[in-house]
Amino acid sequence: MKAVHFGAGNIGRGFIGETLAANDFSIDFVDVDDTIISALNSRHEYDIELAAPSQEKIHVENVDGINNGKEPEKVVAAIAETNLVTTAIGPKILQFIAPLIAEGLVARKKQGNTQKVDVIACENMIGGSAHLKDEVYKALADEDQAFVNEYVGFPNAAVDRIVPLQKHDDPLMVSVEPFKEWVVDESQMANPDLKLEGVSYAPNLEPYIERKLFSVNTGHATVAYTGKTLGYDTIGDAIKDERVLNQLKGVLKETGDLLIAKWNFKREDHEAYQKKIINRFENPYISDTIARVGRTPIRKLGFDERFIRPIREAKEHGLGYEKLLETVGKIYQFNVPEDDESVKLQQMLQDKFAEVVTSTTDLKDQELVSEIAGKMSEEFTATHK
Ligand SMILES: NC(=O)C1=CN([C@@H]2O[C@H](COP(=O)(O)OP(=O)(O)OC[C@H]3O[C@@H](n4cnc5c(N)ncnc54)[C@H](O)[C@@H]3O)[C@@H](O)[C@H]2O)C=CC1
Ligand SMILES: O=P(O)(O)OC[C@H]1O[C@](O)(CO)[C@@H](O)[C@@H]1O
Repeated sequence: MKAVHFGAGNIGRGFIGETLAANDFSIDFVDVDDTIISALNSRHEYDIELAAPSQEKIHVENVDGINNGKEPEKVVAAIAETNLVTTAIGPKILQFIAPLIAEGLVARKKQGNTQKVDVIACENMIGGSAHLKDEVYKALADEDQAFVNEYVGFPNAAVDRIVPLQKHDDPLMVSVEPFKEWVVDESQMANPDLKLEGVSYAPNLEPYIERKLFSVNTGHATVAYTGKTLGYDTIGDAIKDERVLNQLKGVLKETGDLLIAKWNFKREDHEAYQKKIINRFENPYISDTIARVGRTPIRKLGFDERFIRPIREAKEHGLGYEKLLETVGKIYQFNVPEDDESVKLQQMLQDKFAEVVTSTTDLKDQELVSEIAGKMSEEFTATHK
């Protein structure tokens, strides 16, 4: 069996690669990172290490790399013959790889390959594969859409495993937490006969993806944004602070009440699920930065994302969402110079402050306006600590 996987990063190598290899797939990893692609092509194997006392190693072999920026034709050829396509590349990148996936699917048509194939986006987002499908269809001519309709599935999926940023001499080595969960929406599969061991298949993914996103991801982000306002740099240090832990528990209580009301999860089971998540965040064998977990704050503030959606839905259900609101307030203070979205968000706020200064003072001197706006922003941040 063959798989083409887009994104040879942390979760790509650290979870999707492990699962595919354990199911005897050979894997073509597609990425733009030359160091990773070269290492994959020279060694064709890599190791995963469990972030646990055992430090158990998992060996992954039969892997190759393709740089889609330099060798797009190789990606097309690989998709033409593959049994499965997966991605773990980032929600915002899906639109950029979609045209290449479309070309690969058209190549299947040209070769007369009518073996059904699924394309699974393993991203932290609701409806990831459906979004990728929309982007792929934008790049398909009408006559090719008919082929893709018949032979290609885009089942949504939820993937759960914490894989922090990696710091090893070996560029392929990846340290991961022991916990892992990958759920695929079976009802959306083109080839339901191809089931992977280690993956669960659900008739309706919605309860699973919402439970995961609004517990693991809302919770983790809460630790990051609360910790950041208190001056911490790592998740491990932040969660030791009672104020952060209490904020996390408060947020999980609100999302938990919503999930229980919406999906009928048993309260006792859900509380056990939440406890496990808190333990995962506290794992002393993982060193995870607040910058990574809080990355791309504008995306995380999105309408269907981990804060705004549970807030909207809690309101609709007449449930509490105060702790979620408090955390959203903290997102707007997330100031990480190496994160483009954080910089943009801070700039947007600065512009708004300047607008208020101009309209209240009638000042025309822009230098003075931005000096006052700068002070306002400092005060704003200070009062939210
Ligand atoms: N790290 C984690 O714990 C988890 C991550 N995810 C999701 O998986 C996705 C990837 O996350 P990570 O693995 O953490 O990120 P990462 O940054 O480690 O990996 C992303 C990879 O995509 C590559 N890439 C970026 N743009 C590309 C392009 N245009 N073409 C080809 N390759 C490109 C990068 O070079 C990188 O190797 C995200 O959507 C994330 O939400 C989901 C569950 C767990
Ligand atoms: O990948 P995103 O959407 O930026 O979110 C980061 C979150 O995803 C994870 O990497 C895995 O769910 C968490 O560790 C972290 O909370």
